[in-house]
Amino acid sequence: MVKYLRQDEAIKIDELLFNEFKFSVDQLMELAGMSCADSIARCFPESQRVLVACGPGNNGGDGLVCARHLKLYGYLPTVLYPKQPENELYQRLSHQCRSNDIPVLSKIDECPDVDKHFDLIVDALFGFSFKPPVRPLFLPIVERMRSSKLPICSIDIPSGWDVEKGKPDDGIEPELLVSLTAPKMCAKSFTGKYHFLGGRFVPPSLEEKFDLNLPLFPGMDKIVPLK
Ligand SMILES: NC(=O)C1=CN([C@@H]2O[C@H](COP(=O)(O)OP(=O)(O)OC[C@H]3O[C@@H](n4cnc5c(N)ncnc54)[C@H](O)[C@@H]3O)[C@@H](O)[C@H]2O)[C@@H](O)CC1
Ligand SMILES: [K+]
Repeated sequence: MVKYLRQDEAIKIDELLFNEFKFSVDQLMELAGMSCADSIARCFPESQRVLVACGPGNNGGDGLVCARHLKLYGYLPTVLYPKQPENELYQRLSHQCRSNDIPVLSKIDECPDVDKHFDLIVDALFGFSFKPPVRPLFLPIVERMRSSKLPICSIDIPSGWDVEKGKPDDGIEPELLVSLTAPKMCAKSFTGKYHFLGGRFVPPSLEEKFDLNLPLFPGMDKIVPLK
């Protein structure tokens, strides 16, 4: 069975990918974000209008990449990016969204009735570095996701969930979870309909070192169903 990672293991693997295997963040983020767009296209072919909620770290970066690919696949994404860091990579990614005619909003108030204006929410707020509780700036967005009747696609970690302990009592309930590199322990309490593994970039020696036991990706696919 595929291994479910602890938070410290996910962080360690991340460090090795960058420091030992010499990947750049852009490279892995592109593959991660693209595999999220592919999972969405597979599970929600009829949905058109997608709200992509992006957080301040690399999980948010995956969301920006995902939005760009969704647009190229014919979807109508809108990005909600409340905390846009100075970091050059995030600046470039959000610029690429804008120059691909994807609206980038900075306040939840700018998209008043989410359920009326969208068909799907992509949750790219927090990934494996999240430490609860959710800080005040992001609380209204998590709350909006929780109260929405729209399906949610969570990237790597359902935002607000403890990376290891999983869903809190008032946690969001995504319909699709796209785990990247390998699922984290919280994915054991995922009860949604679709669970995919994306981010087909793990070198075999790293897989072996951590006993990841990853499933085989079919053909050239960038994603593989875990459920
Ligand atoms: N090595 C990998 O496996 C890869 C990981 N990627 C993505 O990178 C993610 C991890 O990214 P990062 O380490 O940058 O971290 P995250 O994106 O998980 O979050 C860190 C950011 O969220 C903030 N934050 C943490 N706890 C918070 C709280 N309680 N309330 C509000 N804000 C909070 C931090 O200040 C920081 O800005 C993964 O989950 C995955 O989505 C991919 O981009 C590429 C490859
Ligand atoms: K997330």
